[in-house]
Amino acid sequence: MKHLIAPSILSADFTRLGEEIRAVESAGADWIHIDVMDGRFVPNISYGPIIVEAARKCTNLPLDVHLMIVEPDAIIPAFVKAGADLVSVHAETCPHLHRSIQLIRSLGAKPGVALNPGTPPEMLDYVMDDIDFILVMTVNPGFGGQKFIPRCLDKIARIRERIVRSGRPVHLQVDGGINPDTLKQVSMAGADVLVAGSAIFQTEDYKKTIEEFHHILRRDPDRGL
Ligand SMILES: O=C(CO)[C@@H](O)[C@H](O)COP(=O)(O)O
Ligand SMILES: [Co+2]
Repeated sequence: MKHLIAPSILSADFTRLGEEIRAVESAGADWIHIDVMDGRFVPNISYGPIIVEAARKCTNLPLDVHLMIVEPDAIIPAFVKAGADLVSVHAETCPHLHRSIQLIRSLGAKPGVALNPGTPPEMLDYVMDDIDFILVMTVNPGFGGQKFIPRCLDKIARIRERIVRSGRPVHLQVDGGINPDTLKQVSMAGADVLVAGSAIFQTEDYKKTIEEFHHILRRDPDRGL
C-alpha cells in the first residue's frame, strides 16, 4: 500500500509559516494538514479560512482541512473558497452527516469523516459510498503532542475491513501521536495517510524525518527487517 504523509502545521513555527510549509513540501510531504479548532467542540482555538488562504499561496500540495468545530456547514464554503482540497467533519458534530458530506462534494472538495477515539466505526456505515477519506483520531482532538491511544488500533482494522468491503478507494487517515514508534502499528492495522505534527516539526531535518517514516513503513516485521 502506498502511504501518504500529511504534516500538521499546528506544530509549525507560525512566525515562519510560509517557509515551514515550503520546507515540508520539499522534504516529501504529500498533503498539508490544517487543524481548525473552535474552543467549543474541542478545548482549544486555532485558526480559520485565512490560514488556508495563506497556505494555498505557498504550496501546490493538497490542503487537508480537519474541522474540529460545531455546526461546520455554515463555514465549509469559506474553507473551500480559501483553497481546501479535502475537508473532514467530525461525525460527533454533524446531526445531518450525509448533508454535510454532500455540501463539501458540491463545492468541489473531497469529503472526509473524522471519528473521536470514543466513537464507534458503525457511524460510517451509511456514508461509506459518499466519502473519499476517513480520519481516525488516535488522541482526543484539541492539541498536538499527545500520546497515541493504542485501543484505536482495533478500530483502524475494523474500518479497513469496511473500506475493502465497499470496494471504493477511500483513504484511511490517522491523526494524533503518530511518530516512529507508532507508525508501523497504524499502517499494519490498515492506515494509509499518516498525519504527524510534533514528530515532524519538532525535528531539525524534515527530509530526513519523512524518509525515516517511509523506511519504517517499508519494513517487513515478519522477516525481521
Ligand atoms: O487534529 C489534531 C489534534 O486535534 C492533530 O492533527 C494534531 O495536530 C496532531 O499532532 P501530533 O499528535 O502529531 O503532534
Ligand atoms: Co488533525
